[in-house]
Amino acid sequence: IHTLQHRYRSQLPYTYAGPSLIAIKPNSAVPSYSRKVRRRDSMPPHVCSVAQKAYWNLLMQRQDQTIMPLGRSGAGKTTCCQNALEYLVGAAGSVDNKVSVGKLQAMFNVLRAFGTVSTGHHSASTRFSMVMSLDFNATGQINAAHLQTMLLERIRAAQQPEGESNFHVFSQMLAGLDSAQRTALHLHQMAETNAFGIRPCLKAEEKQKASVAFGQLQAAMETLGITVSEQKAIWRVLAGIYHLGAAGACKVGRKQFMKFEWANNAADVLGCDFEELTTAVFKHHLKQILEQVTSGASRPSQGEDRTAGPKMTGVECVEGMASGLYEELFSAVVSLINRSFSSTRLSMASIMVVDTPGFHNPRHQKKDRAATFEELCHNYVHEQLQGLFYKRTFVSELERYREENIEVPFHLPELSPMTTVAVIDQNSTQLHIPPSGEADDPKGLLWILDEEVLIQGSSDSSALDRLCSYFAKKGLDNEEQGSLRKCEQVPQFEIFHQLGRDPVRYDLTGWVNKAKLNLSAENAIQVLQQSRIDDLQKLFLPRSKMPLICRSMAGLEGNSQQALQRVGCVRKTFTSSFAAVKRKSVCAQIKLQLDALTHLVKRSQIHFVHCLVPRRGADGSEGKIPELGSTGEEEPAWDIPALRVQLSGSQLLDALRFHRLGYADRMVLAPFRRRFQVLAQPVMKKYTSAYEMVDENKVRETSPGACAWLGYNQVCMFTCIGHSTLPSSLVWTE
Ligand SMILES: Nc1ncnc2c1ncn2[C@@H]1O[C@H](COP(=O)(O)OP(=O)(O)OP(=O)(O)O)[C@@H](O)[C@H]1O
Repeated sequence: IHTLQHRYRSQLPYTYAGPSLIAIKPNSAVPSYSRKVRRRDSMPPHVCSVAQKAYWNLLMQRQDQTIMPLGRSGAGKTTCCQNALEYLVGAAGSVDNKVSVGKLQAMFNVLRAFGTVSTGHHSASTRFSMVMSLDFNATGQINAAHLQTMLLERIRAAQQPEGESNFHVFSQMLAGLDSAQRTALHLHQMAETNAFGIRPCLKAEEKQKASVAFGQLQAAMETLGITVSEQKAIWRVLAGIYHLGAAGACKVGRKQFMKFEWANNAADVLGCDFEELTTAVFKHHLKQILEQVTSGASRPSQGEDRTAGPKMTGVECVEGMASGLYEELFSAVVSLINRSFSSTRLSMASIMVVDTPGFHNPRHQKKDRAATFEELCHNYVHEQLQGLFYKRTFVSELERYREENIEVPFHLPELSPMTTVAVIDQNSTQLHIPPSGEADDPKGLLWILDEEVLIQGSSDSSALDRLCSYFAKKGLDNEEQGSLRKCEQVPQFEIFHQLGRDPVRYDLTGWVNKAKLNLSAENAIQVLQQSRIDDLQKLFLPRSKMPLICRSMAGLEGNSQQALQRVGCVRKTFTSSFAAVKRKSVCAQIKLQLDALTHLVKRSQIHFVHCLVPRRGADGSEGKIPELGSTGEEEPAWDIPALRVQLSGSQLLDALRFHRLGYADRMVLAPFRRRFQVLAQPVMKKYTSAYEMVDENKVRETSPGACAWLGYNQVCMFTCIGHSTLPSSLVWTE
């Protein structure tokens, strides 16, 4: 540790004062970083200080670290991730400039185009989860980076709630393509209507903005080494989706396209025949029959037969193809990003930065609509990660104190986010004692939907009745209220998210259908891989090596040992017995993707960052912090009730209390002895006084954690290793 400290002091993050640090809006109390050398814990609270701490821990403990922002949609999680990553890259530097701040910015540009949408209150709301890993070598420099994405809201390519947009890349492409490319992609003339809501910008100002954004996207792709032919292939798939939206599907009668000429365009840009496309979109049963005949199976087993239940409509078929194409495209883009960051060098440990869609509640935007299935999935991810915070911050810590026989006057908070998680994903096997009088074991919403898919004649309301019978408490007593409430409007219900502080109303209409495997989406990869257009084939053929079961995950390629380990971790999740049984279940796929995310970060030390929305604007300006003094007032107009809800929902105050009562910083004995043996008695004898022996400032600078257990007041407990003879000036408080 000493060697590392001395050797790399010059490279430690506190010397960094790059321009990226001021990327956060200046009114958010961004600390000013001077070029003078700073100590490890010297930064004011800020995401860069979290990144600095993670980097220090990585160097000192050689353990993987994770930075995980949590919070509502629009609270600043993505910004936080980008700042942390840029800070780390700027501070640690990278071997052969494989990972640079410029490349990171390019990556965020690309991800923003392909993975964000605009909602009423936020112009770039993230619709996928990602783990971005930086792999560090033994000298503390970055060898490579690796991006893994999951839980993409793929249906967004075909459906959006009112007032929200499709992925930004569509409007950017329509505004920014030059006329030659436009003609090649049959985009010189726009369709009157588009079932997927993909429309060119109408206002000149918006068009100009989208066109500039497209130019920036192309430049970012270039920075990441994405070639012109690869870019062309990407525009082809996007154009294909646009044409499918323009073609639409007949709502009655035979399942077929509504407008053949647009469907023809789609087939042309995707490099297949019209008939091939029609078969892939509507006639998947033919493929199934063929598969059954060739495999010799007479009937699919009950668990496998996912064609039972509600039949797919023509519209669902076309939407499925569009979402399948978009998911494949997104994965291909992630692979191209990884190609730019990858390296075969051996790494010591990694820092992972996790970004997920925030907590969604239409009420935050003053909208009257109920939340959608996709929003439920995002909220499920958020609650699960909040549960991880609960486990790491309270459960594991208390366990540790108990093991060490350390008394801390703190009790585990009664409310846990896992109660809400159970409403969504509780499996019957998770229950210890089945409640008496119940016909069957309580199951979470995902498993209820999964079962309803297999039942002929099932409906959304029967799914809701089952859910309420398990989780909604009967009786009028408010204290007895469960985690769920059935609303008067059928089929709507409310889940008490954020420990009951932030209830979200959901509308279950069409959810059983959403839980059904969309066979058109499954066929999308074949359309792309069998394309007659070489560029398209080249882009998507590498995906054929990927096991079908983990297709929903992107970034499953890797050259270095660390990357392969991460890929292995994901594959392991998807090869569990549960995954094998639920191979074709949409709901199981959601759970598996989230499991993969949590498994990736499980072994690391997690640094949670709680992002709070400080203000709720009735004018839709939520999340934007007014400049100090801009409103003529001294203080910004904080929304105190909203902040209270966020603080109590995130259990931040409990965590803070526990932090004060407990021992926040600690070291195990072996490194402690190594680090402080200079203070041991034999060494002391050489000096006339302990003052001569230790330069206090030096100890403070190099060893801020100079004791086995540091409490809130950071009082050194030297007595625990027998150094009670040291002068009191060494027992410092901060
Ligand atoms: N610290 C900050 N101070 C002021 N504004 C900020 C800060 N962090 C982010 N913002 C702004 O807030 C908006 C939302 O930021 P961001 O996209 O990072 O939110 P998010 O939590 O990732 O949202 P979502 O979960 O919907 O993706 C952006 O316009 C961003 O510029």
